[in-house]
Amino acid sequence: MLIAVDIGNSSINIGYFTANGISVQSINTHPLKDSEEYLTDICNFLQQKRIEKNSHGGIISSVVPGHTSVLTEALRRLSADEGAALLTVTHEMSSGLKFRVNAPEKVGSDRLANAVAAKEIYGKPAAVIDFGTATTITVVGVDDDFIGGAILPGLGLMNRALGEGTSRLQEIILEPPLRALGVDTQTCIRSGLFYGTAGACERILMGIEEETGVTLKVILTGGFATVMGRFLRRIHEINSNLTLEGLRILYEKNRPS
Ligand SMILES: Nc1ncnc2c1ncn2[C@@H]1O[C@H](COP(=O)(O)OP(=O)(O)O)[C@@H](O)[C@H]1O
Ligand SMILES: CC(C)(COP(=O)(O)O)[C@@H](O)C(=O)NCCC(=O)O
Ligand SMILES: [K+]
Repeated sequence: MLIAVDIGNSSINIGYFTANGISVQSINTHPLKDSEEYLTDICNFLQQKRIEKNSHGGIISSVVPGHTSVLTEALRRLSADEGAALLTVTHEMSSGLKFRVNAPEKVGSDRLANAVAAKEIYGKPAAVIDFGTATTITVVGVDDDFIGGAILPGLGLMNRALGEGTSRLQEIILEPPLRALGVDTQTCIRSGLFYGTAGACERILMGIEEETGVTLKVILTGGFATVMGRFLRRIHEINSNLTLEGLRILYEKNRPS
């Protein structure tokens, strides 16, 4: 078994890769728990899903530095007797990608995992749109290169910003709008968030394709991938486990032999 942990700003997603496929456990990122509590969460999930706690490796991606050591400790305790490899994603590990960006060390490890999975599973050139806390676009070019992308506020952050930054607007329930034409404050905000995010992504992809002269395969992931797929006027694939799949591939490329 392989345990892959993706620590994002909203959720910690833990993928358990077994002979029977992948099971995914999701835990809120906040509030931070201690390693004992995460270990209990993990053991409870394994028991509930009847997954055997047999020999396993682990790999962790984190874009929340304050959470990294606690989860690393939880995995280490889970595999104490195994001596199994426990890897942390960095830009320096083997990924099969060459970085063509200004500061590879600053790229979020979730975006690196997304790029690796896109290339290996769907082929290049490709763009991943990750609809999470932030909406990120990550592009793999024709030469197996990580060439960059775009970052914008995610749907939840936009919603919160409108509520906090204005006197009269309140956060809405994040349900998709039925029409682009809003007819009251709530439906106007819904339109802005969902159609606006879809349109922004389409426009960014168009710009990148013009600049690079390639046509990108588009893969959607993140908590809002399925709902956003209905708004995006672009042929795409949806893979909600893309980041975890990328971690699995990174583990295979970097496991000690
Ligand atoms: N399975 C799901 N179905 C619908 N919405 C989801 C699901 N999982 C997460 N979300 C929503 O998407 C948001 C972003 O989640 P996620 O992609 O896990 O973000 P991050 O990777 O930044 O932690 C969450 O705050 C939640 O509101
Ligand atoms: C852009 C992000 C905040 C996205 O995080 P998420 O929405 O998945 O929680 C994260 O990938 C990050 O902190 N990246 C560092 C900057 C970069 O990737 O260029
Ligand atoms: K920040």
